[in-house]
Amino acid sequence: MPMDSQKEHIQVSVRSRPLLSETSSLQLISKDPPVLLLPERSQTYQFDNVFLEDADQQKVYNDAVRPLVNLVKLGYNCTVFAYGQTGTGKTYTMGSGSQFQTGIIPRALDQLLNEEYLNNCKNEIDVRISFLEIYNEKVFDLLKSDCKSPLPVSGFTVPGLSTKNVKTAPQASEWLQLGNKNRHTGETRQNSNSSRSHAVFTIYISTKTSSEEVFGKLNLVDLAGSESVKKTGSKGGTFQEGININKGLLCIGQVISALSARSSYIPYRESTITSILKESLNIDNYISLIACVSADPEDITETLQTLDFAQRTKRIRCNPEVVAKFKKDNPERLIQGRTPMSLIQGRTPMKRWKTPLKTPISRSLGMTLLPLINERDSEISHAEVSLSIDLSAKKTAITDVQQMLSPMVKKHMVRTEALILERIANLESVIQNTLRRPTRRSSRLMSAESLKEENTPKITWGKIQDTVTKMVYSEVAQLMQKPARAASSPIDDNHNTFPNKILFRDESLDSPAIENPLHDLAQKDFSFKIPLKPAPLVKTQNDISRNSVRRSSRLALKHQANQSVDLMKSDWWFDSVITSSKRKKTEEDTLTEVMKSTPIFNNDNGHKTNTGTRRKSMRLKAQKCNEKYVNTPQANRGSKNSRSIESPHTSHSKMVLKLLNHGTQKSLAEKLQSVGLKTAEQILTFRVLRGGFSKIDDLLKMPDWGPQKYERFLRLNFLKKT
Ligand SMILES: Nc1ncnc2c1ncn2[C@@H]1O[C@H](COP(=O)(O)OP(=O)(O)OP(=O)(O)O)[C@@H](O)[C@H]1O
Repeated sequence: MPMDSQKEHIQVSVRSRPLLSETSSLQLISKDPPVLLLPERSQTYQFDNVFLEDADQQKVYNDAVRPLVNLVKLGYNCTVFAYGQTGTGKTYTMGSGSQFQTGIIPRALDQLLNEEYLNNCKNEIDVRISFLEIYNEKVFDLLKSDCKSPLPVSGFTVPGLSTKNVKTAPQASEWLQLGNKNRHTGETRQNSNSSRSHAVFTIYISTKTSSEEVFGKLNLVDLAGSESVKKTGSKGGTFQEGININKGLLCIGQVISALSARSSYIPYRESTITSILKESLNIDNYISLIACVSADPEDITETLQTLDFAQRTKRIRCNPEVVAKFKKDNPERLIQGRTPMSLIQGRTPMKRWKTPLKTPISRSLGMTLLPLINERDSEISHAEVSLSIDLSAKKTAITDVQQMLSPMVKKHMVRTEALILERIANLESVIQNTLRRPTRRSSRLMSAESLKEENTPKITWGKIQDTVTKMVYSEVAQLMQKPARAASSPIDDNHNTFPNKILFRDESLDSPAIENPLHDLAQKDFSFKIPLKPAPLVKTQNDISRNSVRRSSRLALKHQANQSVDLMKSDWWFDSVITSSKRKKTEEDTLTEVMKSTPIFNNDNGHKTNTGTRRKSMRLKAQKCNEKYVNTPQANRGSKNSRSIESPHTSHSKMVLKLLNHGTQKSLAEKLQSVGLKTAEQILTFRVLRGGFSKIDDLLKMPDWGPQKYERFLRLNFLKKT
C-alpha cells in the first residue's frame, strides 16, 4: 500500500464474494488504478484495491492490511473495517467467525506475534487484545466467561472491557476462537450463519526501544451486514436485530458523510457502534475499509449502496498521528503524538502498569495512578483506577505539561477557559451596564475617566474596584450637597482623595445593594472581593423617597446579575468599532470637564441646587464645548492619548485582536469571516498553549495557517488597508 497516498485518503478496497449466479453485475475495466464498472447502471468506481472472486485471503491481507500492522508498531492507531450486505463475506474476510483461521485477525496476530520477529527484536514488545460485540445496541465482552451480561458504555468507552495479554500467536488465536464462539449469530434466508452483531477486535501493542516507548492500536471491525427485511425474511427477534443493525449502519454512514464533508460536527453519539468506534473512525487514524459486495445481479441495489458508501469513505482525508511516543529514560518527555487518554482512564491494557504507576502525565502533575488490579484475571478497568493527587509534589512548568496533554484534555481546558472568559464577560457587562445606567434624576453623566475605562479593551479588577469605590463616594458627595448634612459628613475629610468629586449620577448606585451583585458574582466565580470603603450615610427625610427608587434599582441590579449576558455573543465589539471609529470628544467627556470647573459641582457652595435645571444648562454648555472641540485643529490632529484620532482601521484591528484573545468558540466563528468552529477551536487551543495573540500576525503561527489563508482572513475581515 503506498503510504503517501494513505496520508491523503482512507484506503478503500472492494471485495466481491464468489458468484452464486452465472452472470456478474460487476466488471473490472482497469487494473491500475482499479476501476469497477456496473454495466447495468453505466457507472464506474475507482478504488485502491478491487478483489474479485479469485483473490484469496492472503492477497487481501497483504494489500489492504499488512502495511497498517507495520504502522501500528510505529505507534499509530489503525482501523480495518469490513462493510457490506449480509452474506457477502465480511466475517469470512475478517476471520471473526467460524472460518476464522484464514481471515485478517489471525493473520494480523501472526504478523505482530511472529516468533522469529519477537526473537530477533531487541525491543521489549507487549501485546494485549480485547474483543467486544455490539448486539441490539448493547455491548458484550466476548473474552469474558460472563459474556452474556452487557457492559455499560461510558461516553465513548467501555470501562469494564477486559483485555488479555498474549505472548504468542496460537495463544491469541485461542482467545479469538473463544470470542467467535460467543458471538450472536442466527440464520437468515441470505446467510445460514449470519452475524447478528458488530464485532470489534482490538490489538494493543507497546514497543520499548532503548530510547523510547511507543504505543499503537489496531482495531479490526466486522460490521453486521446491511439487510433488507424482505430478502432476509427476518421475523420477531431477528427482525428487531435487523432494525438495530441497519440503524447502526445508517449512523456509520452519517459519520462517514460528516467526515468526508469535513463537517465540524460528527454524529458519533447517535448509536452504540459509532460511539465505540469514535476513537477508530476519525481522521487521526489510518483506516482501511473493505467493502464486501455480491456481484449477483439480484443484489445490484445493495451492491450499489455499498459502492456509494465506499466512494464516500474514500473522500475522507486523514492526517494520522502517532498515538504516543515517550522518551524511555525520561518518560515525561513525549517525543511525538499525544498522551493516550487511556493512560489516565485506566483503559490501557499494558502489563507493566499493573503496579502503582506514574504515567508521564501523572508524573509531571505530581499525580499517582493507582490501578487496583484484579489479580484473578489481571484486568485493569476504568472504574478500578483511582487518582491520588499530591499537589505539593513537583511543580512542572505549565507549558511542559500542556505539551503532554491529550487533545481531549486540551479541548476540556479550552472549554473551561471559554467558560471562564464568558463569566468574566458577564461580570464585565454587568459592571458596564451599571456604569451606563441612566438615573431618574439625570441622564448619563459620566466622568471622562469612567468613559475611558468603558472604552478600554481590557477591564482590570483594579479599575473596577476603583470605579465602584468612586461611585459610592460620589454618592456620598452628592448627599453632602444637602446643607443639613454637609457639615456633619465625614466625606469632607476624605474628599481630597477623590479628584472628581461628583463623578457619577446613577440611581442604582445610591443603594448599598450595589455591593451585592458584584460582590456575589465575585465571591461565586472569582473568589475576590471589592473592598469598598464604608460610605457614611446619614438618614434624612429625603432618603425615604429615595428608598423606593433604591428598592427598584436593587431589584433591577439583582435581575441583571442573575442574567447570563454573553458579551461575546452580542455585537458589542462591532458597536465598539463603530463608536470608537466615529468617536470624537463625547458630550459626557465635555460635560464632566464643565462639571469639574463649576463650583456647584465641586460641592463648595454647600447650597442645594435644582439638579434638572443644572443638568440642562450643563448639557448645553457641553454641546457647545463639544462643537468647539471637534472643530479645533488638535481634535483633527489628535494627541497621543486621544482615542478620537484612532483610525477606524486601527480600532477595528484592535477589536479583532481582542476577539481573538477573548472570544468564545461560538463568537469567533460567528463574528470572524473565514473562521469556522474548527478554526475557532484552533484559536482557543493556541491561546491556551501559546498564551494568546499579541498581534493579528500571530495567526500565522497556528498550524496550517499559510500566507494565503492569512491574506484571505485579512481580506474578508476588512483588516487590509486598501
Ligand atoms: N471470498 C470468499 N471466498 C469463499 N467463501 C466466501 C467468500 N466470501 C464469503 N464466503 C462464504 O459466504 C458465506 C457468508 O459469508 P460471511 O458469513 O462471511 O458473510 P457476512 O458478510 O459476514 O454476512 P453477515 O453480515 O450476515 O454476517 C460464508 O459461508 C463464507 O464462507
